[in-house]
Formats: sequence, structure tokens, C-alpha cells
Amino acid sequence: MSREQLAVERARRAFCTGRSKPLENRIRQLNNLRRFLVERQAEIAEASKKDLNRSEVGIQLFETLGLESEIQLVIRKLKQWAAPRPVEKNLLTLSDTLYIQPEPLGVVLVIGAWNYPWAVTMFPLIGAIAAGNAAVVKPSEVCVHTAKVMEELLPVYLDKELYPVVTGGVTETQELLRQRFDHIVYTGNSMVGRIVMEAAAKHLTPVTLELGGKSPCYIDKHCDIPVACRRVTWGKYTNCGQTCIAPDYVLCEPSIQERVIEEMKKCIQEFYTDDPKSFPDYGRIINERHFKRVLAMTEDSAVAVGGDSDQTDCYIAPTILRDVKADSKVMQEEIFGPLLPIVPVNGLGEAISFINQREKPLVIYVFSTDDKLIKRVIEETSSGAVLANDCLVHYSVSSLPFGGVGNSGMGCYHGKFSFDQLSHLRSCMVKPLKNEGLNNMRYPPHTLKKLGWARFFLLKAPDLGWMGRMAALAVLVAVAGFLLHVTLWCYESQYTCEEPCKDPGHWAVLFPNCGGLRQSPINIVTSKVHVNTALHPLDFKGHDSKINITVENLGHSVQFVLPQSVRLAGGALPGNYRALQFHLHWGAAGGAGSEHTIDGERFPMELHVVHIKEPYSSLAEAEHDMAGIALLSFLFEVLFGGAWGSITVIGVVHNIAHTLFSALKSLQHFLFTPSGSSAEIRDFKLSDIIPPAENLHSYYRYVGSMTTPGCEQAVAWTVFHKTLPVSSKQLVAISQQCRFWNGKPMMNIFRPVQPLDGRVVYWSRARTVLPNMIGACLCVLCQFCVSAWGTWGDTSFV
Ligand SMILES: NC(=O)c1ccc[n+]([C@@H]2O[C@H](COP(=O)([O-])OP(=O)(O)OC[C@H]3O[C@@H](n4cnc5c(N)ncnc54)[C@H](O)[C@@H]3O)[C@@H](O)[C@H]2O)c1
Ligand SMILES: CC(C)=CCC/C(C)=C/CC/C(C)=C/C=O
Repeated sequence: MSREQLAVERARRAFCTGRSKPLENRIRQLNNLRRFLVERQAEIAEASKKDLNRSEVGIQLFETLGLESEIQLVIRKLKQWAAPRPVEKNLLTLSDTLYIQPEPLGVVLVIGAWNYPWAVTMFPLIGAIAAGNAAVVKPSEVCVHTAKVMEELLPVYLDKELYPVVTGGVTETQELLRQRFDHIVYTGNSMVGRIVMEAAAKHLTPVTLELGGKSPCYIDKHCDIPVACRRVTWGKYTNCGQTCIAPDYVLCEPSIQERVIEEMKKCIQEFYTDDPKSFPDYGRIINERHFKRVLAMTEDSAVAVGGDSDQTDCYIAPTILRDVKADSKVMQEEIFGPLLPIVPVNGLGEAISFINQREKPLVIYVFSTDDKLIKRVIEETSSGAVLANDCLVHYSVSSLPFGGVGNSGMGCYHGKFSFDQLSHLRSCMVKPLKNEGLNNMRYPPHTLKKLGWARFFLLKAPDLGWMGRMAALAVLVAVAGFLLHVTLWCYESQYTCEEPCKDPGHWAVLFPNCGGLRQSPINIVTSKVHVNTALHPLDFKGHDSKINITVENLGHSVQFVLPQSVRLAGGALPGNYRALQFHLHWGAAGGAGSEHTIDGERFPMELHVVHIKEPYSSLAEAEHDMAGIALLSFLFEVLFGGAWGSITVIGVVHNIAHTLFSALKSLQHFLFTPSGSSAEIRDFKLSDIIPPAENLHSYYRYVGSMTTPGCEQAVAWTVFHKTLPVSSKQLVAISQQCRFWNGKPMMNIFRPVQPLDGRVVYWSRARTVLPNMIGACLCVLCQFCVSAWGTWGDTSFV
């Protein structure tokens, strides 16, 4: 097995252990890489001096500083970039969960070029680590000393199996290219770019090619010519012109050519003195082959400035060529050396056609004070990037993608672009198993009528705008009803002859669970509850923290979506739970509207806080676990009338009415927006509506179901003895403020109580302690064995 094959195999094995994936590991490796750049600055500088005659300041300015700042950015943003990305929904996906989950690709190969040996290898490596990949780094053999520092010192800082450095030239690179990678990032000339792409094609491996080309620079006669020339001179002669994004040639009107030459000549003297050869910040051509290649390009053009050279030292002076023709040697390929041809053109139009007649460059530079002219260049040409009134510096902006187009390359990197480039952006769609009616238009028999509706929703609906979508949603519901011959569920109060739907008595027709033996809500007969001293107080987490919550009108109820930080444990629940949402059930015009009743008494309103067991990530997952959902129920009592606002109860100010009801008030304006009608409440605290835990020791516990379709029987119910206060005015207002999907006032949104079917309701606290607790517990167990439809592994929560 070759050295290259071994390195790739090891990297893949290391990737398969999964250790490159946890965010904390990615951040640890990135921090190590930053430490390497700082602690080994001396070794890096020494190697750069030997390879490229670059000064210590030069290597930091042009390479390592940018890398440190990139690592800093990635560490700061990684959590955000790696998180699921919610996407827009349309009418047909309103009730689905849609998001993009970035995931690592696998093993990435990074092949670097010699001219900026650190930047071109480490930028992609940072992206690969951030995205959770393994990566094999192959530095250019042309920078022998730099490659050695990388090979010897990088493994001291990084996980050497996940991120090996493989050195070598053409043979070694080709051996690497025979291996299978999940992505290849190559930087170098386009001839080798083709070889890389061909090798990658054998494994269907995607590639990012960072190539070069001739980047033009148009100088408008109406610009500040001295400043433009200073910036172009810097961009051209940095690293002796061996920069992928160096301005390759200048296009300008003949009338300013001499002025441009004069200004640039001054800048060359200012930057590199009269004797650039002995000036430490002026570089050399990398080797004799390139020296000869560059020098030969001057043969058929007139030298305006510079032109001296010394083969023994690979020195070519900063050189300007005047009146260069399109067919001259220097215009046939990327110069990659310190020659600056000036090609006279008659105005911008000619400059644009000159550019457009050639391959798409890595960057187009334009110098002008005229914004319209700059805009025209952007609109009428194509290139990897456009930079107006400066050179090179777009490379240092992490929020801009860096990469070529056409002949100058494909793909891009920097900041989040590297992360995305080296991640698979996975589409995730989780549909509920409910709302089957909406799907009918795609099921056989395929009638023209169904096709008509499908055309309407797929082609017309997106153009309807906000109001149109509101109307369309109502139509959608009606259509679904029509298609399924009345298959939508609703509360009794919603049913009309014009809009027939399945009311609670008929839910089971559509949702078989709703006819099950463990349904909710129930009537709790207090004289029959069993005391269970194992029902300890619940432990609320995150209830005191300020959070932002979203309020959504779902068309038949209103829910308040909670963040993951709100949690629940204790209370003999079989695990830890995290909150998903809370919602309310109410009656009509201030009348009774709770779902649960106590000794036959229905309360005016009921609050449900829905939690799912960890580690489930959605209700759909939790529904398959018989204790997957923990629902807390708070019943309301009317204490005394009051206006919108706070109610004082025994000296405690309860903001429930104020906070929730004002959110509902605002929500009426958000009904039926495409995102499902939502509003936000900022700085909300659950403790504002839920009493402190010490007041909640007394509660009823039973096993039941969700109280809306599909009525999933996976709920551990906790119905608190303590009630919450509400005013009669608020009760009246709430049913008028909120609207059903058909625009009618949302009232009587509660399901009638369901048979107990042999279940037992437990109470956490009794006036007298039962003599035989063990007996009580056994009873609980028996009860589950009888009532459970499957096997229920854990009954400890009752
Ligand atoms: N777009 C960018 O970010 C960027 C950056 C730097 C350089 N460049 C471009 O790179 C070019 C200069 O670099 P270069 O190509 O001289 O660098 P180079 O000679 O260092 O080659 C690049 C890499 O390709 C490998 N290689 C060379 N020949 C090969 C072959 N036959 N088969 C397989 N692998 C091979 C080398 O080992 C090296 O790692 C210029 O065109 C420049 O514009 C582009
Ligand atoms: C020092 C500042 C502000 C910018 C540096 C720009 C620069 C020289 C980038 C070169 C990067 C690069 C990989 C070029 C390719 O050959």
C-alpha cells in the first residue's frame, strides 16, 4: 500500500469513528490550528524566506493574519452555520417541518499551489474542519521548506489521522488522485485543473478548482489617476506579480496612457526604491523555467518602465509595457510575473468587448468615480469577482465568496462559503401523518378536477400575494373537504352545512386513535382518585429565563412555541422532557371551555404545556413512545372582572392575561399568512404564567392522549390542583380576538370528555395516606397491562 493510500485510508477510518463531527471537537482542532500559526510563526517565516524570499512581515500580512482571522470567524459562527436551516413553506407544506441540515461530506483532498502556500492550503482546511470532514493536505512541492514545516509540525497540533499532510510532486499527487475522496479542492494552473477534474470524475467526486487567468483592469479617464495607479502598482508587483488575482493588464484610453505610466513609475520608486533588486520587499520569480517564460513575453512589446533582469537571481524588474496589442505574446496567457501591459482602448464599450472576447477572468478591476460606469462593468461582463477602485483586497473579505467562473475555476471558499462548499446541504421534510385530505389531489384516480386543483396550488397560489394566500388557504381547506367528501377535523362549533367537517364525535373515522381506550380529556372524579406518594413535585427548568416565543394561529387553535431551553423533570416522569409549545382551550363568550372537568365541573379555560421526552426531536417521534409526551394542564377560574392587564391575586401580580392576551390580540392580524400566521413575544418568562413549583405539589396524573387529532396515546397527563386566574372580560375577548381558519370567532375549542375505560387517576397528595402503597403501585401496573395496546416498558411515571 502506498504512503498516499495509507494516509487516505487512515483519514477515512478516523472520519468513520465520528470524531470529526461534534462541534466542540471541530472548534478544538481550529483552536489548535490557530495556536500552530501563532507559536510556529518563526518556523513558518524562515521557510517562506527560503522558498519565496518573503519577509516575516510579508508572510504575516499576506497569509497568516488572514488565516487567524478566518479561524476566529469560524469559531464564532460555527454553531449557527451547522444548525438546521428552516426554509420557506407554501400552502401545501404549511403543516410540514422543512429545513436544511448541513452534514459533513467525508474525506476532503486539498491540493495547494506554491505562490501563497499557506493561504491556499489552510483556508480550505479550515473549511473542511469546520464542516466536520477529515482532510488530506498536499502542499506544493515547489515550496520545499514550507511543505516540510507543514508535514512535520501540523501533526503536532492537529489530529494527525483526520488531517494528514502528504508531501510530494506530480507522482505523489497523481497517486493521491487515484484514491476516492468526497471532495477535492485544487489550487493551481488550469492545465493541472483539468487533470484533477478528470481523476475526480472516476469517483464522481465533486471539485472546487481555484485557477488563474488574465484579470483585466480598466482605468477610466475620469478617476483619480494617481490613487488608481498606486493601488494597481501594489496589486501588480506584490509577490513579484505571482498572485492569482494580480491585475494582469491595464485597459485605458490612449489619452491617459502616458499619465498612467508616469504615475506608476513614481509608485514603483516609492515602494521599491530606484533599485528594486536590492530592496527586501521586492520578490523573485519562483524558478528559472518561469523566469524564461515571463521574460519571453516582453519580446514583441515596447518597455516603458523597468525591463531589467538577472537570470542567476530570477530577478525581473517591475516592468510596464506600453501600446500593447491584443495579439502580442504577453496577451496570450496569464503573465504571473512583474510585467504590466497597457492596452489602449477607445472607451468603456471597447474595453468591455475586449474582456468579453476572452475567457472569464478570476477578477475584473475597474477604477472610476462614476458609479454608472462601475455598474455597467458589473452588468455587462462576467468574472469570479469585480473589485472597483482597489486591487486584491476582496480576498480578505470573509463574507464574499472567493472563486472563479468558467476558465478561472469553479466553486468558492472563505467563511461560510467554505463551510457550505464542504458540507452536504441535506433537505429534510417531515410530514405529519395527519391531514390526509390535502393529499387526495395526487392520489388515483387522477381526475381532471384534481389536476385543476393541483395546477391552481402549484402554479397560481405562489403569485397570489399575502391576501391571496389567505383566501387560498381557506379554499385549500374547502377543496380538501370536497375532495375527500368531508374529511377535515373540526370542533363542534365549527361545523356548518356549507363547510362540513368531522366534529369530535366523528374524529375516529379519519383518525382511528381518537377511538382508542386511553383518550383525553377526562372527567376527574376526586372521590375515586388514588393517592400515589411517588408523585413528587415537578422540577421546572428555564421557567425563570427570559425567552422569545412565537405565537401561531393554526386555524383551530393558537399555540405559543417554546425554545428548547425550557425543560421538565421529576414528578415520577420517566426521563427528562423539553417543552415544545403551550396552548389554550376555551369556551364561548366567557362560558365554560376547559377540556378536563373535575367532578363534572367544566372550568372557563385550560392551559396545556406540551413537552416531549429527550432525546426525541419532534412530536412525531415522541408519539411512538407511550410516555413520549408530558402534558401539563392548568385550569382557570374567574376571580373577578378586570380590563386587559394584570390581575392581583393575594398580592401577587399575575401577568398571564396581559402577556398572553395582548399577544393574541396582535395575532388576529396575522391570520393565514403563508408561514402559518405568527407573531413574536419577546422577553417572555414562563414563570409569569405558571405559579412557582412549591405551589404545584398537588396534581392529578393519568395516562391519556393528545386532545386533538390524531389523538396519539402517548401522553403522561399532569392536571394541577391549583387554578390560574382569569377575568370574565378577558374570557369574552379571547374568543372574539382569535379566528378559526374560516374567519369565524374561535370559540368552544375543547374536546368533550372521554371514557376512562378502566384507567385510574392518581393524586400526588392525599388528606389521609393510604394504608398499602405497594398495593396501589401494583394496581397501577395492572392497569397498564390491561389498558396498554402494546407492551409498555416503563410505567414508573404513575
Ligand atoms: N484561484 C486561486 O485561488 C489561485 C491561488 C494561487 C494560484 N492560482 C493559480 O495557480 C497557478 C500557479 O500555480 P501552479 O500551477 O504553478 O502551482 P504548482 O506548480 O504548485 O501546482 C499546483 C499543485 O498541483 C500539483 N501538480 C502539478 N502538476 C501536476 C500534475 N501533472 N498532476 C497532478 N498534480 C500536479 C502540484 O503538486 C501542486 O500541489 C496560476 O495560474 C495561478 O493563477 C490560483
Ligand atoms: C494584505 C491585504 C489587505 C490583502 C491580501 C491580498 C492578497 C495578496 C491575497 C492573495 C491571496 C491569494 C491566495 C492569491 C492567489 O494567488
